[in-house]
Amino acid sequence: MFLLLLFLILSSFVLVRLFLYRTALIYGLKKWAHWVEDRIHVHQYLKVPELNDNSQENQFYNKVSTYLKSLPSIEDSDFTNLFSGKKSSDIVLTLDGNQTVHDVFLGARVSWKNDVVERKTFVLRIKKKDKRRVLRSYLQHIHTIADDIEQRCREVRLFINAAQADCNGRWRSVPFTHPSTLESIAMDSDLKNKVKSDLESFLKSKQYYNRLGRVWKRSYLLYGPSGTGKSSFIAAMAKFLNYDVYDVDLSRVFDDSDLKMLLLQTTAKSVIVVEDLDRFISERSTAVSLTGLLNFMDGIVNSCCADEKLFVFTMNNKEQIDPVILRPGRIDVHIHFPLCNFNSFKTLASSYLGLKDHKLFPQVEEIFQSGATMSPAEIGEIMIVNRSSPSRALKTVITALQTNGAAAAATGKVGRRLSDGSSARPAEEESVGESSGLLGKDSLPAMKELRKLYGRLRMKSSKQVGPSDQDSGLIER
Ligand SMILES: Nc1ncnc2c1ncn2[C@@H]1O[C@H](COP(=O)(O)OP(=O)(O)OP(=O)(O)O)[C@@H](O)[C@H]1O
Ligand SMILES: [Mg+2]
Repeated sequence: MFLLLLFLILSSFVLVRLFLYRTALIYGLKKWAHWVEDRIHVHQYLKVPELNDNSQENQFYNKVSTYLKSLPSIEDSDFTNLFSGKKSSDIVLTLDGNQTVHDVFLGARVSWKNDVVERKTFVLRIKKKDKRRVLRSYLQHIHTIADDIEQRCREVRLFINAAQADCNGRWRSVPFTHPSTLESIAMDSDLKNKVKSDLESFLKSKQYYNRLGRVWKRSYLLYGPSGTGKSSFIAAMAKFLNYDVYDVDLSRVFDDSDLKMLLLQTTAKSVIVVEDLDRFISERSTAVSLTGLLNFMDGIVNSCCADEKLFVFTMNNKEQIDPVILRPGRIDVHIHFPLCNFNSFKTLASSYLGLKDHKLFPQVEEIFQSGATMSPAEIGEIMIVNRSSPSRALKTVITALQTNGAAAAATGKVGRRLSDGSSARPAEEESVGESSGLLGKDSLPAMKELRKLYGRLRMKSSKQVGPSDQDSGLIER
């Protein structure tokens, strides 16, 4: 028995040795084959120095550096440097001095050497026979990949138009750190997916827009009552695209030409935001004329400034808006942000309270079915305040919904559901949520009272009802 055990240990030891030897052998053979291949072919060398003849930074050197860091084959290089990345958990591999990394493009095997002997230079070695065939598209490929990586890693900034210009122009900027993501917004999942794929296809449409002779831009209108997530959604879109945000405050725009100048000073890959456009129009609280606004949305200036832009306008109500503002081209996609229905309530309960289900859910559903509703902001606030007790949070939501329904009935405004699929509601109906006192001044004492009451409430769960309708509020024009 002992001998058998000894034999097994020894034979596994020999096998491991043999395996290691074999892999080293294979590695050696591969290296030798490459060496032979290199001797057979004529190569050409292209240098990418870090600095140009005037000692200025060579942008292409940085692009090559970014590109090489992304190659999986960098791990096979004999010596690589390990650096921590932007996030503390990230580790970035870079090529050590005089080390080589291999790459394959359209079947052509090339290599890059990090030459540090005289001055920092990347040296590309390519077979002469491949050069004519792939070099141009390979360099283009490096550009595209490096731009893509830089775009994903860059810090997104929020720009706000200042009242006065300084050496940086009219825009002031801060890092954009809004925590909202598309996942954290409670909205119909079909609608969310539609918006996501619309944004993704916009990103890939450069050639398409060029071919059509159109400016590469897309305009969204987000409309719906206050506190339904429009501003949060803009932040989520900007994060999804990794675009800067230019938040145009129309009250700080002096005239139409000032608005044009602001637009000209924006950069590509950005979201240009105009919030509460309906308010500015109805209150006439901006110096910008209708013509100035139309030109801003779809004028000649748009074609002069950097493209790849998203325009996002928000409104509480679009019914009173001049149709010329909303025509296709000025607004491409209309997204409705309704007050809560039972589905969005469940999303909020899941993210704010960690609740997937609860015995009070049927009762909440029934109240929503009866027509009562509130904004996600209001429901979210109740959930945050009561997050230590999910039952208490749900009871408070139920009471708030019931009070809201009663208030609507008392004022003759029957509770309604913005969550119905019918987006063609009359304008007056659109404003019921606001005037029902839900977020108005009158509602605040009532809400405070409700929050005090939360512990004492005991609501009986009632009969189960069918799933509520969903809003498919995306209209593409
Ligand atoms: N659909 C939603 N999903 C998740 N959270 C939401 C949603 N709607 C609103 N909230 C929360 O409510 C708060 C207010 O939302 P937000 O400012 O985005 O609303 P809004 O529609 O822009 O309102 P207003 O029209 O008054 O500007 C935010 O903190 C946000 O997290
Ligand atoms: Mg807002």
